[in-house]
Amino acid sequence: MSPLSSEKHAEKHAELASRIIDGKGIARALTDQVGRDVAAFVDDGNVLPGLAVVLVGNDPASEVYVKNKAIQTHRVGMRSFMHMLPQSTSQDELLDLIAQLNVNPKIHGILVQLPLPAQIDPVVVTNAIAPHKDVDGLGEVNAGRLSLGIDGIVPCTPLGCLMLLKSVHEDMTGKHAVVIGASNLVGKPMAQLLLKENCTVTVAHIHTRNTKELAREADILVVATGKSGLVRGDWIKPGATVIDVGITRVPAENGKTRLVGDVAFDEALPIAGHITPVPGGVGPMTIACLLHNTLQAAKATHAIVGASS
Ligand SMILES: NC(=O)C1=CN([C@@H]2O[C@H](COP(=O)(O)OP(=O)(O)OC[C@H]3O[C@@H](n4cnc5c(N)ncnc54)[C@H](OP(=O)(O)O)[C@@H]3O)[C@@H](O)[C@H]2O)C=CC1
Ligand SMILES: Nc1nc(=O)c2c([nH]1)NC[C@@H]1CN(c3ccc(C(=O)N[C@@H](CCC(=O)O)C(=O)O)cc3)C=[N+]21
Repeated sequence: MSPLSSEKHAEKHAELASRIIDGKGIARALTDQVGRDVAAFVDDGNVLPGLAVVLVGNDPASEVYVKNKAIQTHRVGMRSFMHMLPQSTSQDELLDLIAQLNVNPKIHGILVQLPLPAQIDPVVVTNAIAPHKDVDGLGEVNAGRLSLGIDGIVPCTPLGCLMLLKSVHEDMTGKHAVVIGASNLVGKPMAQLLLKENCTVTVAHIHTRNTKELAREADILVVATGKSGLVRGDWIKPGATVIDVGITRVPAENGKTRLVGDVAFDEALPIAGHITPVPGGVGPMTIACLLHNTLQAAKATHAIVGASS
């Protein structure tokens, strides 16, 4: 290769790298801010914010989440209460635990990891969490508030995706946003947030017939299906912003495993204007937003206690 072409090569490489949205860095900045806010809250004489996480059985993506969440919770100086229940847990047993957590004054946030085993209805369980402790924002009160545009607790992953989008778009008004995946955890609340940003929103799901064609129309493409590599390079409109929520653990060459997203990253990078990587994109933002929501929940509880005493 001539010196000139290697220079061009380096330039092209730098240009491609600049398209990658640094979720890890943005999450670190938010986490540091939450850490300072926790310290100030405690300095004011308040209790340490506490977060309870409930994991039933073992789901690989949930295990990644639990591990990283425990590290970050500690970093911001919050208390973390972990409840690991066997795969065979009944719905009533889980509801009993939630009832205890709802009245425990040391706990300000409750998160039940999804997916749950088949014998447990996730809607019944998420609705059993007291709305002011529902830091995942999945119960009918917070989900309803989001759809009505009323302040409430916003689900962590879509909130994190929105922050990443705001890091590259000052204004999303009039943009066509396509969300692939329609779960209560990610796709639906994501669509609500994009609507609130004045986007024209299309939601594609398993029954959608022309998902690829819809994706190609997207200025903003958010993918949350759990199908690794679903979105190929030719699904992306040149210059689009791509947010990859999917987390799948796959075997790696060295006999270990690695995490991949729902987007074929190497194909998408040269076409997208901006794109989140996996790992280092949405995942760290989810955790930062969870800590943010837990602190907000602790502050709200304190305000209620303060007002009535
Ligand atoms: N990075 C992070 O912080 C987070 C990552 N995740 C990851 O994101 C992914 C999605 O999570 P979650 O929303 O909970 O998953 P769900 O399985 O609950 O939902 C997936 C959605 O995608 C739809 N879908 C599945 N396959 C296709 C397809 N081929 N084309 C179009 N739509 C499809 C499903 O439709 P239907 O239900 O009709 O089958 C469903 O609406 C997972 O990999 C999960 O691990 C989740 C939360 C946070
Ligand atoms: N009620 C509920 N709420 C959730 O938000 C929820 C859930 N259930 N169930 C499981 C999924 C998955 N999820 C992840 C969050 C962070 C990382 C994360 O930290 N990812 C790092 C991984 C780094 C690494 O360990 O290599 C990254 O992407 O960079 C992963 C996955 C939240 N989820």
